[in-house]
Amino acid sequence: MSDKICAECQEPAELKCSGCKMVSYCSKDHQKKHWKQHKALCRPFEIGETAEIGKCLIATRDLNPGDLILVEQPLVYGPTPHMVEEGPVPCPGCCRLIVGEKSPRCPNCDFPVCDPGCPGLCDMENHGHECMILGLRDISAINGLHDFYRQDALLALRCLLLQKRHPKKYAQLLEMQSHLDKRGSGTDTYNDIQDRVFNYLDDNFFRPLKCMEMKTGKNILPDTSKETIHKICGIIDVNALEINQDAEISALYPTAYLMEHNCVPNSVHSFDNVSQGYKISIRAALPIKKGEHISTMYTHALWGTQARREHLRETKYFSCRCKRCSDPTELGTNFSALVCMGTNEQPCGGIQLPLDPLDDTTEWTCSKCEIRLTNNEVSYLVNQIGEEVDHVQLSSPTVRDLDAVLTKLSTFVHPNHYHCYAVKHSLIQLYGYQQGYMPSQMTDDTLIKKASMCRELLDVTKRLDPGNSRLPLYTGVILHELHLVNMIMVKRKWDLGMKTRVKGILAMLQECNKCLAEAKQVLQHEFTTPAGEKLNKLISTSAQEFHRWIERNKIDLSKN
Ligand SMILES: C[S@@+](CC[C@H](N)C(=O)[O-])C[C@H]1O[C@@H](n2cnc3c(N)ncnc32)[C@H](O)[C@@H]1O
Repeated sequence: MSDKICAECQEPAELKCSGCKMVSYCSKDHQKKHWKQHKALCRPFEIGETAEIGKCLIATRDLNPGDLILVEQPLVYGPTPHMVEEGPVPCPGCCRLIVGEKSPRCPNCDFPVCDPGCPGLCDMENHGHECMILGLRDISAINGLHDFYRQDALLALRCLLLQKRHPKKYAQLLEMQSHLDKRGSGTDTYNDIQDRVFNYLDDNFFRPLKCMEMKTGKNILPDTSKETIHKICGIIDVNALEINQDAEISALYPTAYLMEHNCVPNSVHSFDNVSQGYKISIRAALPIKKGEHISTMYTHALWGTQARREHLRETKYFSCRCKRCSDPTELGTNFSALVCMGTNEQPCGGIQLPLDPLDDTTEWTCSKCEIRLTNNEVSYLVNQIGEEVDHVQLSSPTVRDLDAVLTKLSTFVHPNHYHCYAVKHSLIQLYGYQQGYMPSQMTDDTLIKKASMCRELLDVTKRLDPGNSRLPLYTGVILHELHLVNMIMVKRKWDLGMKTRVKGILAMLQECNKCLAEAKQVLQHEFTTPAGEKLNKLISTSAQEFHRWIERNKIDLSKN
């Protein structure tokens, strides 16, 4: 539609939609009339720029949770550029993990694939295009499989291949921030990219390609320079979004990449699957006021402030100063807090928090006594504890193992500390499922313990991720487990004849109802991941069972 024609009446128009500036109107009246239709297409943001962040997205109108912000297709996607030294590798056609040694091969380039008929192999927007280049190598020289087939270099190659086939997309891609100044010659990152991507592509594929180009006079890939490849790898590392469905895929989006980081993001995004070309949909997760920046999270919500900030510094080259990072208590959760050991091995009952969490050399002070710890002391202790927790978590622990870890942790860290959070989240998924702790075997005390663990976890999760942007699966699991444990307690009392006359029973049933409804809502955008799909199914089965039970027993949940 021309921007000089009114979208409502097709007459000449002078006014523009202030939201997207893409559609024109002859009058305010016609703009109002057209809004119902335009609302779904109107981009509610503009691109701004600040000295600290660079380019960013700024809301041009107030947004409510759930409002659509942006829908777009990626410029390019491919296997997430993880270096794989052993174990499964991604199929270049669909990125699903396969065992390279045992897999069939691509008929043209010989890369291990899930199936020679995998649709992505001949799709020119997928493996099809790169396959022509990968097929130029002399395959007689196979060394180690993981060295020979390097799927971690494919996304960079796909970016390079845009230059002839989609020059506009290529130009958009090269506009993105690469932070080359911090990844220059001599840095570990530079050496890694030089070896893993540039030398690999250049030695194996670009040399035969240049020979072929000389022979045929065709210029297939004009720019394969070292500088461009380093820039592209920087662009991928800084801007690509990871799509973890049933495969490990990374994609670059033309506008979505402009979302800045915040440890309490106000947007949530989801990806369609491969048949929709991995289209991204971004929605408001929290209320966003006109003029506020639209943010996402580049790091892990269940890491403590020190780990998140370090990760962002190392991978995205900035120091986060968001509300959560600036708050020693991490939004009142005490997610990184330690128990103060006091003096003379006599704990004082206080907790240790960083004096200034934005200072990487901060001291930690006690809320009750004079004891101070250095940041190095805290890091050492927390890392030691982390290693122990990981070790237990990875060894198919029993309820008893995890209970023992939790008891040990309580000497050193706050009950909401992220190490405790991880252990408790595993525990609530073992109570009720493990021999000795099956529903009929759990004591009333254990049931009460599980229910309060669920409530504690829920409280922390909601504070850290109020928009359910990053932790919907965690939240969904907690809500479902809380409903399950409540139901076991209710049914026990019910069988003893204590029906809803007993106030506590009705309250527990109301909590179950709330948990199931909330879990459904929290997981509404989680249908494209296998874990999300499974949990969604489980929750809808549980909800059906719950409501059948309520009906059968003629219970009025709305009673006070
Ligand atoms: C995916 S890009 C976002 C677009 C980028 N601002 C630009 O101008 O192209 C990520 C980069 O943006 C900057 N950035 C994003 N969030 C930030 C934040 N909260 N504070 C400071 N810099 C941030 C960092 O330079 C980061 O490496």
